[in-house]
Amino acid sequence: MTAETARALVEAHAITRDYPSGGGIVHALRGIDLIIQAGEFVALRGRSGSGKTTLINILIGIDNPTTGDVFVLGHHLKELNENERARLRRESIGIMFQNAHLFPALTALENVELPLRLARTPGKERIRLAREALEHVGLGKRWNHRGLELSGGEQQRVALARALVHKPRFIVADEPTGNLDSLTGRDIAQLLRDISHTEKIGMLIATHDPIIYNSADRVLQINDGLIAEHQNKTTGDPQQSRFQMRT
Ligand SMILES: Nc1ncnc2c1ncn2[C@@H]1O[C@H](COP(=O)(O)OP(=O)(O)OP(=O)(O)O)[C@@H](O)[C@H]1O
Repeated sequence: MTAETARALVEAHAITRDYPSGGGIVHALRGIDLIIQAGEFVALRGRSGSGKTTLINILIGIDNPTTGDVFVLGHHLKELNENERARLRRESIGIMFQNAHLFPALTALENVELPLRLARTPGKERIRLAREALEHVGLGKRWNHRGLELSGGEQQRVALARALVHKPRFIVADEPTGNLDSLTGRDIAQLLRDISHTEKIGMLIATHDPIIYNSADRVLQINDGLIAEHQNKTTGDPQQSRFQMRT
């Protein structure tokens, strides 16, 4: 796959998403524009039902916008077929959820290796990369523990190692600290932010957790399918979105 043009890591232009529902239509996204650069740690904040998951699914190409365009690493998602999108995710995107979704009977190492198995990476290389990813999240010594033997925070670290193992350029996470106590959540937030900055990975974290949005470079506030406020944490200034809003 060759990228179409040099663009930001992720760009979304005028994204809308309508769902047919009960004989009517739910306007889940109503005109979203956003840009995420390499190495930016961005929080997506909004109440339940505001459109966070819908937006994330569209940015990683597992759902399509009703209207609008998404570019990831220069690829215009509209122009990729399902296989090409799956390949883009396999090669360049990491995904984390609220629950770690580990296979409990597999070791941490085996869980982290899974995406590499799907990508048919040879065995020795898989183990090397999985060990390296576990080291990266501070679990180098626990590689042989099974999913069930790990604490909630450790399981989320394994999930992060799994999201990192193929060296993605963009990571999305949906409430990654949602099931953790506040101290463990703080550790995971710090780790995500550090890795985003040191590895130059763009991260978009949908969250209700103040620990995440207080440590983010930028906070996008989404209300009823629109980005209502765009706070740049480097200046600390809340501002109305400079992006155009559509109704
Ligand atoms: N498959 C679907 N069919 C119909 N409506 C849907 C569907 N998926 C989402 N919606 C609606 O779209 C809106 C946005 O939902 P979304 O799941 O994106 O919100 P969210 O901000 O992620 O919420 P939460 O924080 O609870 O996960 C909601 O009104 C929801 O009911």
